[in-house]
Amino acid sequence: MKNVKIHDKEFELFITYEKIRSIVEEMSEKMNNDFKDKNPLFLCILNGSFMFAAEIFKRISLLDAEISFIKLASYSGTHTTGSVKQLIGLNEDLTGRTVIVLEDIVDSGITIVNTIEQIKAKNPADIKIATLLLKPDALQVKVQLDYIGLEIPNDFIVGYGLDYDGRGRNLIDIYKVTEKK
Ligand SMILES: O=P(O)(O)OC[C@H]1O[C@H](OP(=O)(O)OP(=O)(O)O)[C@H](O)[C@@H]1O
Ligand SMILES: Nc1nc2[nH]cnc2c(=O)[nH]1
Repeated sequence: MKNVKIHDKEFELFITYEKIRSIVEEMSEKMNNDFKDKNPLFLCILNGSFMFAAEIFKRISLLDAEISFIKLASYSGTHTTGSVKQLIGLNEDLTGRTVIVLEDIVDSGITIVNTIEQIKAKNPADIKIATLLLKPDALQVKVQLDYIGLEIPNDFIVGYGLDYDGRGRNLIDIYKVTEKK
């Protein structure tokens, strides 16, 4: 599928699933090496990162790895609201744990910074951040990212878990909005 229409907007093919898969394979292999002899807790930020998190986690060969989920929302339509709502909280005991946060996208950076604050308050041994995508030109805050799949321009995208007002998360590839209104 080269173009899709979601609600009022047209989107064009931007990142193919083949490309995403090769990023995921490389990142998960690196994590398997970096966290050897550890029992890391992977933390998936719902909703957007469910596909990315599943694909990373199924390639993690560490027998003591665990996964958990938190649900945050900061985006409305095609723009950030500037504030982060927590919709499902973090119940795990993180004391002394290595936590690896799995995000689909870091855009303004507001969601990830808020997430890091919440995790830090629970006294983990270490926090690592992995994001499939980063929009460097959109960042509004300073944040250290440990694993970055791909840097992309500041265009609104959908697919592979990412939505436009609830739609488009089931697209296998990633699409970007076309200039045309
Ligand atoms: O860097 P930021 O500007 O904070 O944007 C990144 C966040 O935006 C999206 O989530 P969204 O708020 O749309 O919620 P969703 O995951 O449920 O779609 C995405 O999944 C990231 O979590
Ligand atoms: N769907 C979607 N959600 C986002 N959250 C932050 N940036 C984006 C984006 O480009 N697309």
